[in-house]
Amino acid sequence: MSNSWYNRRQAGSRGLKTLLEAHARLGPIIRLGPQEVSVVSEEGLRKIYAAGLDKSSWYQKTFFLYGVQNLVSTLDHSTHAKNRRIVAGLYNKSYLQRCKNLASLSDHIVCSRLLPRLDFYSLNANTVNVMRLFACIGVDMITGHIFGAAYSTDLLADEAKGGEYIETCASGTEFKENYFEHIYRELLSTRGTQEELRVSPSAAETMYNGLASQRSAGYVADREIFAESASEMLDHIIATQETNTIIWTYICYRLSLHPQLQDRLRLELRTLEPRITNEITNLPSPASLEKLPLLDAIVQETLRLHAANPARMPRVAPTGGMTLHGYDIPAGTIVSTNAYCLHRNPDVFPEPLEWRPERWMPHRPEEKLDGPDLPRMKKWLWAFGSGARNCIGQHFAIQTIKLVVAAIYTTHTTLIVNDEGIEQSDSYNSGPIGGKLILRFEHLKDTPEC
Ligand code: HEM
Repeated sequence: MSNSWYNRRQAGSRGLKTLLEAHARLGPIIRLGPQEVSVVSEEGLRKIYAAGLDKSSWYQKTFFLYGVQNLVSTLDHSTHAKNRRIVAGLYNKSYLQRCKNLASLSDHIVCSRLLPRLDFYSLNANTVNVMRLFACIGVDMITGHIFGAAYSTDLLADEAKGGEYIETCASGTEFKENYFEHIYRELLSTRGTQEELRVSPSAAETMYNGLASQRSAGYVADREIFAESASEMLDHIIATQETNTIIWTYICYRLSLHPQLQDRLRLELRTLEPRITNEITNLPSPASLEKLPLLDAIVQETLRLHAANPARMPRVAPTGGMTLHGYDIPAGTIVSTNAYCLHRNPDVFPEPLEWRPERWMPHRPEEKLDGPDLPRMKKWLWAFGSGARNCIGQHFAIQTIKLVVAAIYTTHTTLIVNDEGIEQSDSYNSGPIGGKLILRFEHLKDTPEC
């Protein structure tokens, strides 16, 4: 048996659909080739990801920046664990909710850049490719978080500059490496001289200092430490630019198809304190946004049906082999699951191809209905992976996604102008195949009945 049958389908952009059909026909475990199996089950999640099997070498080839590895591509467990510890605290949920730098950065980006920009579009009846708009917001937010507000990009402030950045990114990684190396070096050259950064060092400095302290005393190869920390930071920038953008885009797409849901969401958003208007300069706290059930349901359902990374996340069966669903799997076999199939299991998510945020909202006891099995749904929602190699940026992603969606839908409605090519690509980062979603924004008067 060879894997050419599967590779052919993958090359023809039918890899994920083929996996879904094969699992529906053959069950939770299927053989893709002589040394590769795909598993879609809780047993698979437990024995592959919770057990912390090594990543396959595919990651090393794919996520290689500044000529060195970073968290996502490091195969070796102990190096990964040591490096993850350096930055983990900067992406922890309670840290992000309390982080003053991120709060003032979000206030500035949303209140001073995004909302005025949307008003301008609304006044002039402009149409907007929101994918590009969201990519700019994502990069401005993550660079402000990792380099500090003083060194963040301002792609959203200047449409031409933002457009040029996004266009040039498509030419490959080298452009991004040069672009951010410049900012990072400038930050490091002023290290310790800025009061703001002395009190609360940026993620980029924390990474640099953490890696430097792992080296033996007297070690002077700054180039190596710089490349390792820059590789890590650039990976975070790319992750935010690509994945946050996909989720923001599909949230707006789905809400534009459901104007009544926009109205319901707006009612919920207008309970926030302070209420988001064009005049405010401080946004409601991330903790208060977290408590909004409809907003949360919309985000979860979009992460499910439009997972930004729906493809296989390959791992390697350990020395001595393993058993999966009663089969003996030899050491070295590639084993994987994928969000695409997990998120379309009709036993867990009835009518899985429907985008239905309500499925994430528990019924009220007085409705006397069987509520959804939320703990099981949460187990099967695999948008951020699981185990020791899960997404380090997931709380940053959720917090920033909610903030931007809240700002847009408290103050505006969105209408689809052109959604040609909105189907998701069959690839690791799975955005619209057309690379665009064109919307129109309409400003709403800030009256209680709106
Ligand atoms: C909606 C947004 C996002 C989605 C859907 C997403 C998804 C994922 C997934 C599925 C993985 C696991 C990969 C694997 O096991 O092979 C992952 C890992 C990772 N993500 Fe994200 N991500 C998102 C946002 C972010 C952001 C904002 C950052 C910025 C810090 C980030 C940084 C990372 C890193 C560094 C890893 C590797 C972690 C490790 O191996 O220790 N991601 N992400």
